[in-house]
Order: sequence, then C-alpha cells, then structure tokens
Amino acid sequence: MSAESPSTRDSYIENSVPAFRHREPFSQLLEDLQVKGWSVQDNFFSEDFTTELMIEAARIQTDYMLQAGVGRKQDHRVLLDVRRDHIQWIDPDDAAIRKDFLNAMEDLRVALNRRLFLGLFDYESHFARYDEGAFYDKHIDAFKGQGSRILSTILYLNEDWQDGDGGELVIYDELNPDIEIGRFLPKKGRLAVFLSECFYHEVKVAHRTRHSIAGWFRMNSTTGKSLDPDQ
Ligand SMILES: O=C(O)CCC(=O)C(=O)O
Ligand SMILES: [Fe+2]
Repeated sequence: MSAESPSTRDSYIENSVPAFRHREPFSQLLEDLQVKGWSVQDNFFSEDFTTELMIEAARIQTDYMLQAGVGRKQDHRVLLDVRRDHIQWIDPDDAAIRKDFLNAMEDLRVALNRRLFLGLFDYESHFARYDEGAFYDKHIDAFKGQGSRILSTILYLNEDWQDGDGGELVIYDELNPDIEIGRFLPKKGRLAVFLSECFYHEVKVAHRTRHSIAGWFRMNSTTGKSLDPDQ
C-alpha cells in the first residue's frame, strides 16, 4: 500500500497536465522546512506543467497587471524605490492551468499540515513580472505575531536564465539578517519556500524580464469581530 494521500494521487492522474513528476513530490521540501525553515527545489513540478504556467504568465498583458505595492489593506502603498514588479492575483475561480496550480498547492498545503502541523488555512498567489531594471528590496513577508502569512512560496518560470541576467533571490540568516545564506537564479521550475516571519529576502535587479508566481500559505486570522481577507 502506498502512503501517499488520496488527493495527491487524484491530482497526479486527473489534471490535464500532471502537476508532479513522481508520487513522492514533497518529501525533500518537508524535510528541509523541518530542519532549517526554508527549501529551494528544482523541477518541483513536471516540465509540462511549468511550461503551461510560463505560457500563461507570458500571455498576461500589462493592462491587466497592477504595480505591486507594500502593506495590506488600508496600509497598502506603491513604493517604487522598494519594489518594481507588476502582479496579477490568481483567483480561486480561475480555470485551466491556474486552477491546476491552485489544486497542486492545495495538495502541498495538506501535506504540510499533516507532516509539520503548520495549521495552514488557505493560499493566496499572484503572477509577478519584473521588467528589466526591476527589483524588490530586502524585506520580510510577515511580522512576528502580526501577519497571517506563514509560509512564502515562489515558483520561477524563466527559460535559460544565466548568471549575468541578475534577478537572484537572496535569502538572509534567520538570526542575523546581515548574513546571506543563499542566492538563487530564478530558473524555470525552481520553487523557493520559507517561513514568512523568519527570513529576510530580496530580489536583485533583473537584467531581463523575470516571471514568477509568488504565494503565501496563511493561517485563518478571521475572528468573530473582524474578517481577514486575502491580498
Ligand atoms: O520573486 C522572488 O524571488 C521574491 C518575491 C518576494 O519576495 C515577494 O513577492 O514578496
Ligand atoms: Fe517577499
């Protein structure tokens, strides 16, 4: 008998493009998170699946994208000296490959809760495009005890990304955010995951257009008095 969850098996078989390359897609990622709180995996999804997502990313026209901002809800501001990417949120009602992506991340959410008891409640995500010259200064995705974002994910979609193309994700040490602990090119199929409250990170200036899907697994911060909407 296989130990995998039924939902993983279902999405492996039923998606038009299978999301995962094999039947134990999460084990290394879960182990890394348990040991060090972050993980970078190459070829996390099947090649065809990532290609479909890249085609989708390239189709989004600038008119339908937002200049990304900083802060949530009423604190939201566009600060061009801090970040320069354009984004488009993925909607739970979206169809086709976007839906398949959300389903695959739902499988990951269930696996994370089962293995690591993270209590992840939902997932919000957006396509992001960094044009030549765009960057995102060093920042943290959630402040301790304040945010509902628990785990950050970024899937990179860029074919043939070379050293000189810039746009690296830099991750800083949890205890001493002055120390760089990892630097990763945004290569097609690479997935970066880290605890949102623990790791400062930054996107270096991109020297060509850089596509990705950034997302956050969240806990449920809705209380009887106030609703905690996504985005
Ligand atoms: O694209 C990346 O490598 C990181 C993006 C990021 O840090 C964010 O959107 O919060
Ligand atoms: Fe971030």
